[in-house]
Amino acid sequence: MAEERTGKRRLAPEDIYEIALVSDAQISPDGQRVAFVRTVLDRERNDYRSSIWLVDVAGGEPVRFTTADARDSFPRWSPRGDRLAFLSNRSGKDQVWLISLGGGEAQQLTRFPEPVTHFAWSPDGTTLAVVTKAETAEPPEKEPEPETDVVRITRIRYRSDGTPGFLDEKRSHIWCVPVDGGRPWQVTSGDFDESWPAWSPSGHEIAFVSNRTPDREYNTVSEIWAVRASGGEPRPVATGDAAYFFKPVWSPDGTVLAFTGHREPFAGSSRNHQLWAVAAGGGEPASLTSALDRSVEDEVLTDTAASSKPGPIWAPDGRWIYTQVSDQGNVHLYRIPAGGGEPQLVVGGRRRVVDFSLSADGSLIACTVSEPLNPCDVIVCSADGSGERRLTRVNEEFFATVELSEPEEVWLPSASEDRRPIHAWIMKPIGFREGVRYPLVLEIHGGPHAMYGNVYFHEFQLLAAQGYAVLYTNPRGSQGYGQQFLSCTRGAWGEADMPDLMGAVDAVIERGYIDPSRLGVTGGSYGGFMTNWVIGHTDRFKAAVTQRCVSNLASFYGTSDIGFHFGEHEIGGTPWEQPELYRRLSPLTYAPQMKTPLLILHSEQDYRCPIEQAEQLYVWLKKLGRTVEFVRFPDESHGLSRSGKPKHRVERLQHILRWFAEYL
Ligand SMILES: CSCC[C@H](NC=O)C(=O)N[C@@H](CC(C)C)C(=O)N[C@@H](Cc1ccccc1)C(=O)O
Repeated sequence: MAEERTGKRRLAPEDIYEIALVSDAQISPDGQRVAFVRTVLDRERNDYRSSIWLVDVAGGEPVRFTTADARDSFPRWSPRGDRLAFLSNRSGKDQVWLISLGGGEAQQLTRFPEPVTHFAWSPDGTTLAVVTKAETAEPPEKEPEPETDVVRITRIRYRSDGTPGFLDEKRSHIWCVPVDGGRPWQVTSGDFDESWPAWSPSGHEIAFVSNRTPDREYNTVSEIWAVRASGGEPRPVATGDAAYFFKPVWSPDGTVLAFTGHREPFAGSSRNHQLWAVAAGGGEPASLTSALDRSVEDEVLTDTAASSKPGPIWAPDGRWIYTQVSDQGNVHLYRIPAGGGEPQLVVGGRRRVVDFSLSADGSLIACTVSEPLNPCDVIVCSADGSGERRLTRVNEEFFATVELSEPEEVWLPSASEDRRPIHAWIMKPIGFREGVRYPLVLEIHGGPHAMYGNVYFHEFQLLAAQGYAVLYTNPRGSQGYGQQFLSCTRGAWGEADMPDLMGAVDAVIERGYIDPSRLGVTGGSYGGFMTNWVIGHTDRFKAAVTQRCVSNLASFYGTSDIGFHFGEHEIGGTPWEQPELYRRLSPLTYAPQMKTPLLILHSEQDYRCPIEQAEQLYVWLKKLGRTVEFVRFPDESHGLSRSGKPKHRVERLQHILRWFAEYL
């Protein structure tokens, strides 16, 4: 028994309650301390709690800095480093709160009637630029009673996965809020949604992201604009129908704006995001990373992380721009020469740099990192990556008590004609013994343009703890291997990537410790599409679990929050232009061939892959007399496995284990 050999127990679904998540490591301007967010799952309340913590860069125990029983997030240092602003839901909705480093209670700064979603300090520390949908700065004395609960829909985009679900007519705008008293003022207005405010170094202007094209309801354009901080008409910086730009940041001398993105809005995540620079006055943006052939966004998937919103950061001398780069299952920190030239790796290794920040003089960097056997910790290093030190050991005690399986990173030949090597990870079951043959679960990621990688994945560890070998791969269509690889699945969902998956399965079987008659398969979203696709095209799998899946591309087009543009680009036309293609690429078409016992897991409020996708598959297979079961999660969205109610997350994991225990 593994337990006897190691003195450690096996991981269990409920262990998600034992794992604390740290994120958003923000180093103080003087480089002395790091503020970060610590998130825990609250079993009693079936909810999440998060607080701001501080740790000295010189070392020592981290201390809890905000103490409310709430969700505190997004800590940002004032330019002088004497206080922190952060978001908190203590008053009901997320608002900005301020806390002095000298001591004392946090004070509520904003009281908008709608949540604040993002903010940025002005360079002089007097004002915050705040993003909210609020139309006034103060809540009404009494919330008006809605006249009806009937929803009238006139726009093509009328719902969005997650909170709030159905979209209202309100728009996200930028407000300025004086930090030490005074009335907030609205900076932008109109029928546009603004985000990501970035102050110019002089404090006179705010750059932001918006779609101000006339056809914005139907396109996916994302432009960079700038507006005077006092308000007025915004001016275009990097705009137009070919703009898919995000996360603007000013050079220290205010002459250049850098941002991320690409020039093919409908292609969305199927194109590498590059780092761009444009004259702050506007003009033609130039890519600084076109030769890199990688995305400068974090494209890695996991079920164990708290979200943070890192964007590029300029070094204070203006020579470099720091950015994440997704590369072959890792997310690294690079610095890109602002004037063009070779990107330099700063924080590398088999891991994901989840977020990062720089001290005011640019000499120190703080990052949150995630590794295969450690979900998250805060590290600090010098500007070139040297002298790295770990400042937290958040889950060290817990992981000392459970046995984990170390993923083996391998390249396995595809079963396609080109036999292309596919990047993959194999986890041996806990308690592995030579000479024994084990069941194997193939995990398929979503996107399709995301990637698995060198991060902790609770679901995978749990399967290994239950005695399964686990195989996860980055087949064609995945991020991290260059644009050509990324584009392979366009108009070829399932057809292009299934041979990669099957080649990897065969290569693992050849290692001799897998029982080929006990293969399982699972995946979520596009991974659910692929699970359906695979069992419609082979009977080699003995059990399958399809999660938040797509089964019918034609109905996905009209029901998903992104169906009308994502589906159209990915498939290559509309259902009425390409009915045969939609039929050919829909897993439901192959339902009569599906024989594998299938568990369907789906959230009822999933607006990304609406539950009708699961319902169709369930009824077709039931009518065909197949072994199929349907588990519905009420009040959950597409993000159930990562951000759902903790109890539902545990139940989801239990259902997966139950199904494989019964049929595999
Ligand atoms: C708003 S455009 C991005 C769409 C995104 N694709 C990324 O490549 C996406 O939502 N893909 C879905 C499948 C699609 C609805 C058919 C998907 O597979 N999602 C995955 C991966 C993912 C996770 C978190 C954020 C983005 C993608 C999933 O939910 O696990």
